Amino acid sequence: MLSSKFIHAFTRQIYHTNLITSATFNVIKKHNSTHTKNDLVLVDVNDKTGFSIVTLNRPPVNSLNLELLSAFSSVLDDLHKNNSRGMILTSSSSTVFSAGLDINELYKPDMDRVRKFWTSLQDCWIKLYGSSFPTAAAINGHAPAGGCLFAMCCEYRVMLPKYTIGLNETQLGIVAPTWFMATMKNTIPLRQAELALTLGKMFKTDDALKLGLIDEIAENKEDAIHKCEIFLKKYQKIPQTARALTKQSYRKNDIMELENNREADLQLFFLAISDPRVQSSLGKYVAFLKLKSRMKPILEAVKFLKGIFKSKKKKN
Ligand SMILES: CC/C=C\CC/C=C/CC(=O)SCCNC(=O)CCNC(=O)[C@H](O)C(C)(C)COP(=O)(O)OP(=O)(O)OC[C@H]1O[C@@H](n2cnc3c(N)ncnc32)[C@H](O)[C@@H]1OP(=O)(O)O
Repeated sequence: MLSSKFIHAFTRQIYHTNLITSATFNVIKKHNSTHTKNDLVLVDVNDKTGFSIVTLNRPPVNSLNLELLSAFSSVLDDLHKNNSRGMILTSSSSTVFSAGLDINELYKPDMDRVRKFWTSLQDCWIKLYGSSFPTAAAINGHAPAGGCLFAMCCEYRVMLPKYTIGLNETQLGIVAPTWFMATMKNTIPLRQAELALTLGKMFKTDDALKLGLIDEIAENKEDAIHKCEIFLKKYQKIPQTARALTKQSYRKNDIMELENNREADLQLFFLAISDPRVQSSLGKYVAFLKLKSRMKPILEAVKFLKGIFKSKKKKN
């Protein structure tokens, strides 16, 4: 049975897809420009296609903190209100799509802030996974954990070579929430999802394609966006309401599960971050990331010297 909340959402959806006139959309087209949400999320509406390119813009790695999530949530609201023709999600970084949740929000958290943080993450997932407009991800860099989640929420994924994607939570000693798992189950075969989740496996681009975790590989960001546009254009001939309601029916059980249990989900999250073992794992992970970052110049120098050594050996 559908909850009254969900039936409401569906009715609202029919209202939006049917009754918001093309005039509303033209207003956006006319003022076509790059909008910003505190610069953390950039929105660029393409005049010709009506598609919005939404760029996560929190250097260096687009880790999802409260401010970024709030800005993204508000962008999703705007796209919905403006009856967007389609959204392409990407990143301003040249190597990272999103590093997932900002570990600093989870490690020794301020309880008031972390409540807002988790609620914002829930909001973003509900709005993105259940969006009335079609969505595609141009994954132009690594997409661990929350980065993979947002990419999987989209209906189509195009990724650049030699990066990694996956839900790696178990490797950090934490459990991905059931709605993260549901999103993966909706993307790749069940058995593969179970293995990927329990192993916390990160897939290289080629393997992600074989698995169906992504749909295409692109040469560069521009090509990825172009491929996403080709995907979104396929929907231009499909009546909007039929498309939107089909997508939402397909995903409704997962969405209702969280909608109906948001507070319980929040309490579970509180329980997890209050566990000293989880805090200890997170503390070690923060230290590891910082060390790795500091070691980078040394590792790059070693790589460089190895290259010189190899080419000299070849000449001899
Ligand atoms: C208890 C909780 C219960 C339930 C929640 C469960 C849900 C969790 C979902 C998540 O999303 S958890 C987050 C998981 N994310 C990761 O494991 C990714 C970690 N990061 C990386 O693997 C790499 O940074 C990268 C592959 C994304 C990029 O590599 P690279 O380009 O080489 O950058 P650096 O590693 O040098 O990092 C630069 C800079 O950014 C900091 N940083 C990286 N990731 C995060 C992050 N997720 N949160 C906060 N900060 C992050 C890193 O420490 C460096 O900072 P410096 O100040 O040291 O330079």
